[in-house]
Amino acid sequence: MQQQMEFAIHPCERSRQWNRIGEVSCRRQAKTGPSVLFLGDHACKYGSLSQASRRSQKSAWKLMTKATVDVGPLMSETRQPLALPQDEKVGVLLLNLGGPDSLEDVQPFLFNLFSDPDIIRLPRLFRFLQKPLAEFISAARAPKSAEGYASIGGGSPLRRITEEQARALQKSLETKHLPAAVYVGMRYWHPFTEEAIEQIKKDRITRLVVLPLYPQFSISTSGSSLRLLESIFRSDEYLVNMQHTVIPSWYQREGYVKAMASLIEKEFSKFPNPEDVHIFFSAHGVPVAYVEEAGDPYKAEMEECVDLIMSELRSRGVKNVHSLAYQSRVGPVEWLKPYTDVKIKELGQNGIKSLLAVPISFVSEHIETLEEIDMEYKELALESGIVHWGRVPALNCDSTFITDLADAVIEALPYVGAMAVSNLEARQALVPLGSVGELLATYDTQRRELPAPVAVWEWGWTKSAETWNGRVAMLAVLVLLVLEIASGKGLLHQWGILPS
Ligand SMILES: C=CC1=C(C)c2cc3[nH]c(cc4nc(cc5[nH]c(cc1n2)c(C)c5CCC(=O)O)C(CCC(=O)O)=C4C)c(C)c3C=C
Ligand SMILES: [Fe+2]
Repeated sequence: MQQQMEFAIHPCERSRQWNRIGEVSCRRQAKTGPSVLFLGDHACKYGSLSQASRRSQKSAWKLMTKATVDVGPLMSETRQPLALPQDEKVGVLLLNLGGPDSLEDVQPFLFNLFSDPDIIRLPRLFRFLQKPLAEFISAARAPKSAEGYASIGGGSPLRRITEEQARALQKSLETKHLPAAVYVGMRYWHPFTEEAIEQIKKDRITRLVVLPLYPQFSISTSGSSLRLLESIFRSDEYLVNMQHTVIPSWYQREGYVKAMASLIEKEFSKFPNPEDVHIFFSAHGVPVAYVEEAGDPYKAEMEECVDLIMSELRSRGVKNVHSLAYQSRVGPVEWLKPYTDVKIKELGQNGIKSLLAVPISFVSEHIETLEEIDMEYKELALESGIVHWGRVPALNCDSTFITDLADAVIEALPYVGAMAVSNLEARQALVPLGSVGELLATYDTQRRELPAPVAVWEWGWTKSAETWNGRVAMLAVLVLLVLEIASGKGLLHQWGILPS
């Protein structure tokens, strides 16, 4: 039976890693019928899987609204409803990092951050030291961090902005005829992910779209939040049965790319010679080991993201030169290069006079845009010979961006639980397939020990002297810490950091 129907290409077709997940889904679904791509409420049949993936590359970014597909036998086989049943309640969970609301919150916020094994991953033998080490590092870092937060008004604006984004997204979904409740779950500060999940349970949400507010996936950010979610889901009967899907990264979405390009274009007009402006993308860094040893896709996604934004700008006639560097490194290990500070000096030395900084890894203003870029890097740039400095604002509640997030949710929704419904294996899994569990399996499969940013000792060969130095330094710290805990005496006790 040939019939015209409307359907949306699932995000699995929109990028490399979505493709990977999409392919897994296709293969599994293929057990129930030949070469079938499930689009949730709709099903369509392709000639072959490879044809499907070729199509997906060609149709990246394009929302297909009309297509002729053979749906007769498939619809009868799957019996998937075309509209959400009355008793379904849709929720969207926005995941973010969180930040201290006041200066008193800085140390406990840092403690939560450094207690995270996805930020400091200790060798198995030393795992019992995670909390004392977090206590030690957070106490040591708090004064410097607090200075930064003091200079931007005494706390992080992250909670306020993320909650505004949640409200804007909910409104946008409403205008698109999807009544949904949008929740905010922070990883290291209020409102914690656990609090959001409690509310989701109270509200009896039945279908959840999980949307990390990081455009690019990193083990240290989205990965960490998903791991936490996985453990919460596992331990709760309601959540085990609630169907969900995750949008792991969305830097390749047309709306996001266009919104970023427009923000950049708008800033050009503030320079005396817009055509001479060097576009300087500055992304939050991660330790090299995350990428090289654990397979974090962050660097590849970041580079692709910058390419997409630059292609969009080129299509608008912008010919400016650009570069990408990584900021905000913590501790002595090697992080992704070039480092932002080093690159700024280099650009100054090379005679660049106009520089437009573009924060690229985060969609809200936060300490690293407001303090690190606006204050530290600006000062460094001016000292390095750059005369005209500009900075692109974060997207915050930019309407193109929020509308695009709403579209991402709508496109992902039909996929919620689709695998779990039709696949025995999926039904038996604690976390439905194509979701948190599958994502965590895609990246960081073995959860290997990582040389942490605040380096910890790990036996074995590594390429980087920085890593070695860091490890030796941290071995010394660990030994001191163990001695201090064992004896009950030492500097940390004297300073009141560890209770006597
Ligand atoms: C994509 C964004 C981010 C990545 C990747 C990331 C990795 C990462 N961060 C730290 C350590 C710290 N991060 C801190 C603050 C912070 N980090 C991000 C984003 C990413 N982090 C944001 C948005 C913020 C700011 C929140 C706010 O309050 O506004 C901090 C605390 C601030 C400070 O002391 O500098 C630390 C520490 C590591 C170690 C890491 C990768 C392993
Ligand atoms: Fe960070």
